[in-house]
Amino acid sequence: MENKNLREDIKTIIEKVKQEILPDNTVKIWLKKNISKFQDLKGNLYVVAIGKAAWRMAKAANDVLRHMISDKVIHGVVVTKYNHSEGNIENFEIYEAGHPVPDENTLMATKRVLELTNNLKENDVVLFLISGGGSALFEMPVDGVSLEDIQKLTEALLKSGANIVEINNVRKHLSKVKGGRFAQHVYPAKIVSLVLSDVLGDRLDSIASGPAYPDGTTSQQAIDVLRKYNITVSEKILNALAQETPKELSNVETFIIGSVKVACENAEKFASQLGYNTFVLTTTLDCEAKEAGKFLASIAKEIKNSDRPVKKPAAIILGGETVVKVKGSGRGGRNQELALSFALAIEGLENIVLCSFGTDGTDGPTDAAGGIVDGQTAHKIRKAGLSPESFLENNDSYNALKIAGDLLITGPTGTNVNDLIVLLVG
Ligand SMILES: Nc1ncnc2c1ncn2[C@@H]1O[C@H](COP(=O)(O)OP(=O)(O)O)[C@@H](O)[C@H]1O
Ligand SMILES: O=C(O)[C@@H](CO)OP(=O)(O)O
Ligand SMILES: [Mg+2]
Repeated sequence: MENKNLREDIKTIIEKVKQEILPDNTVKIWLKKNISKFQDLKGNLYVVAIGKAAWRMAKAANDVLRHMISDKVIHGVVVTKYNHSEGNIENFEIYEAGHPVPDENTLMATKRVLELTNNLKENDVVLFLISGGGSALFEMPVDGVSLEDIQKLTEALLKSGANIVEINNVRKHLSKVKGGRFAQHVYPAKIVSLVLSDVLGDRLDSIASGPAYPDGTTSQQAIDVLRKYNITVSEKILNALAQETPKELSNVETFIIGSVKVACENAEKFASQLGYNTFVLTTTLDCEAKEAGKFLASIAKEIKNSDRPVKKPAAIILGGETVVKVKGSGRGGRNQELALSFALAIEGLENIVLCSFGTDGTDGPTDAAGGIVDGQTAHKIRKAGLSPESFLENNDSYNALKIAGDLLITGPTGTNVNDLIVLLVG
């Protein structure tokens, strides 16, 4: 099959998956099934939605709750990333704030959530809608630690090559709302969490840094993360890190309503409908982005030459979250970097196309969601008189793919279930 057809197919698959993984339906289905939790409520109902999918989760929840428990008063707050709100939601205050590094608006919105959920009674319930991005969007540093401290440390951790479990381990120990501390704040009220997972293995204490989940990590482990990645911090941060997070919580109930596995299963379904032999290679890809790109190129060649491990036309599907040790001064993200590295390793080969897609619609600090590349990608960059290798070296995958015309641009998608990679070999 020609590159052109493979490209069309990959775009179709990604577009269809994007629709399927919106949280709207899953939130509605869950609430309708579990409405008894809220119908018999003697106290008040508060809805708090944090993360990149917060707006859509809150909208879906409000649509159901307004009809099914119209006798109850609902107060709600949404805290989402800039440009991720899609308008007003009745009964809700909506805030936008900084991501992946928190800012003043993060603190302002979080303060508002803490005020609204202060002094709750045993009969009150907080419906907590959690999605990835929550760590940056929902934050109140512990006493003695400033916003600037958190910003600097977050920046260092994000560039270090540490994975999200490690990063959030540190964040949790410096926060008044992470690592189960938000659940302590609303106690004795109950907190029912619906979680859209963007962390590999669906670790509930890591997704958005687990504000309402017992923390499975320790202060010592947080300090070890800083050592492992050679990040030095002040004495006051070390002191704050030494305060343990709660390891048990009696007022929480938690339910996962979506994850990258669902994205992979949908990609498999849609690829299969288009006539591809499908193979989900992993839903927990977590190595360096560059390495993943190279490895996938070797798989593409194996299929092209020997029809192994799947016969052509083949669709190989992966889900996960790679990491990037950012050493250069360029712009990019882990999906774009994986795609560029793959493109270099299959340069000149026909009938191979790969798409690496950050399902939230923004890959790294760029306006691209990822890249769609083939054997011509590196060639197009060379034709412009530039070196694709140098772009990769400088972590400048965004500009490399831009020159090749191979960026995937979707805008914020309203969901966030980590990264999806689809490789087609025709
Ligand atoms: N120039 C770059 N090239 C590749 N990756 C980068 C670059 N700059 C930042 N990153 C990566 O982008 C990540 C943050 O991107 P983002 O898409 O917001 O992550 P997430 O969707 O998980 O929140 C950081 O972990 C960092 O490793
Ligand atoms: O908020 C967070 O801690 C992470 C994981 O849930 O999300 P993101 O990588 O999108 O910032
Ligand atoms: Mg992430």
